[in-house]
Amino acid sequence: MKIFTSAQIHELDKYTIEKEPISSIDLMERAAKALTRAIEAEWSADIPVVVFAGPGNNGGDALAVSRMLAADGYQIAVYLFNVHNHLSEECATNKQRLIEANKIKAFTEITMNFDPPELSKDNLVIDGLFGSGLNKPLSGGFSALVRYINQSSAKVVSIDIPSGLMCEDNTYNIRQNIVKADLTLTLQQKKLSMLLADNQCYIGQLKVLDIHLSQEYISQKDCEYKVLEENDIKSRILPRKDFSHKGTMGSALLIAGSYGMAGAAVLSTKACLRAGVGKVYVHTPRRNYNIMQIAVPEAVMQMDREENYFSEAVDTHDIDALGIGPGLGQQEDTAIAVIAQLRRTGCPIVVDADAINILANHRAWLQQLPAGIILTPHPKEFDRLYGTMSNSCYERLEKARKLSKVLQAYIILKGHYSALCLPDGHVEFNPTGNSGMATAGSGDTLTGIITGLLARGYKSVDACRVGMYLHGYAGDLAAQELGKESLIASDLIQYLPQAFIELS
Ligand SMILES: NC(=O)C1=CN([C@@H]2O[C@H](COP(=O)(O)OP(=O)(O)OC[C@H]3O[C@@H](n4cnc5c(N)ncnc54)[C@H](O)[C@@H]3O)[C@@H](O)[C@H]2O)[C@@H](O)CC1
Ligand SMILES: Nc1ncnc2c1ncn2[C@@H]1O[C@H](COP(=O)(O)OP(=O)(O)O)[C@@H](O)[C@H]1O
Ligand SMILES: [K+]
Repeated sequence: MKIFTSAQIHELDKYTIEKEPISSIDLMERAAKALTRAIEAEWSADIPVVVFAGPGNNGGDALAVSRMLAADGYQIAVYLFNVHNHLSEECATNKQRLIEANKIKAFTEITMNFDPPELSKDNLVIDGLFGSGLNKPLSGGFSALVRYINQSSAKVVSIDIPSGLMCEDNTYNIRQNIVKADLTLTLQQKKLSMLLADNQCYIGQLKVLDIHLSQEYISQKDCEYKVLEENDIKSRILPRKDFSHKGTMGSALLIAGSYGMAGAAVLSTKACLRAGVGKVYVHTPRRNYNIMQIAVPEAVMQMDREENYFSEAVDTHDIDALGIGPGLGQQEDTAIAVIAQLRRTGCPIVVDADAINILANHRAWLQQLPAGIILTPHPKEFDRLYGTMSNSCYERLEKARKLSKVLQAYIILKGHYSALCLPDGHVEFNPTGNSGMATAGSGDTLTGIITGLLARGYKSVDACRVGMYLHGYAGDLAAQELGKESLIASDLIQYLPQAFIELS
């Protein structure tokens, strides 16, 4: 699913109006019907409704919804904010239609002072102040109203987007001046800001309402952001040939683990094997020999000369993909060996965890990374790697996009909706996965899976796409059976076979 920006959404609205064709006011009527249906599905007519409508088309939607709810017997009080004595054409038309319908309990148009109505926990607030047309943080009377709504105990449903929240960049927004919705009914598609962790407190439950905007525009228009869908993945899963043998299914090497962190090596190795690869080699410190042999008998061990940590780069001539980083530690010898390893490895590489931290401590080496390398930082690792903290998830995402372009690397910024940043500037979000996966070792399994897929012969970009989707899918299957609370990283490996079956 493409995630268009607010400017593109505006273009998409215009394109639909012109090409369908449909008048702007009829398109608003269509949106309002979908919104009304969704509200009525959640709340019955005995809940008193207070509607706050703004001067633009978001307000127009709110006024049309008010008329429709009133026709269905809801008790509605409407406040229309027209402080600049200017309403959009569609908003003005809907004001007229609302007044003419003469079904609502009270209608107040605010041009100067506003005396807010009492809001109790039994009220439903419909927030139609501002939508995708917001162009600066809310201030003055609007910010006072937003704070009033937020401190009330009323249920809040936001039309299209919580008022005050920008569709993309909220880095410099004033966060107290954004409506905190219980339910957001967004039109046509999720907005980029809705995919980012730091905006979740405003959105509440999110529903996307299809208002049938032009499919032609949607399929033809290039878009920098998209959310991966099941079909994107299914079509990319490589078949296994009947006559394949372990020599033709690829060899993966994992450089992982140190004294006290053998588990990271175990988890990444098991996940790698479960990704369908022919052979998995593990290079790990001597201390981990017994643990690894017992925990993962399918893997071939290569012991480092050091007892406790990785210290020497190894030959990768016979290897199809390398995964490096889980549980490595950050000894100086390890740092030198990691850099040497990255320089001499000719096959595709996944860099994770401590290997990322090592790069972060030696940022000059970043320039020497081979093009096409895959980096899988979580947000903190990314901030270290980039060298600056980010003030918002949007800012971090933009930095990751920039770094992908500069390094010509694939960067998976991990989290809920992990973002795969491609060297050409596009971003693909992963929709699978759940909060049960917020547990130590989850990332190690992702590294193993992607390394395995690379060795299996997946192109780097597809190994990232399929890897993160499968990883989250396995997490979702595990959560269905076991719940989220007790989920551990080993469960992800356990459910990987089922994830493959369902996606193949
Ligand atoms: N045909 C269409 O364009 C459709 C639009 N729809 C609705 O229209 C909305 C977008 O409507 P608009 O583009 O009119 O924009 P909005 O209704 O979001 O707001 C635009 C108005 O707010 C003002 N404004 C922006 N930031 C402000 C701030 N910080 N403080 C005070 N005023 C501010 C602008 O100058 C403009 O007058 C969508 O979110 C959606 O709800 C839907 O009805 C679907 C169809
Ligand atoms: N709330 C969540 N929703 C979806 N996926 C999640 C969530 N929390 C964590 N994950 C996934 O789990 C993995 C965690 O990785 P990471 O933080 O590196 O863990 P570790 O270093 O402990 O192995 C990532 O792939 C991330 O996308
Ligand atoms: K809104």
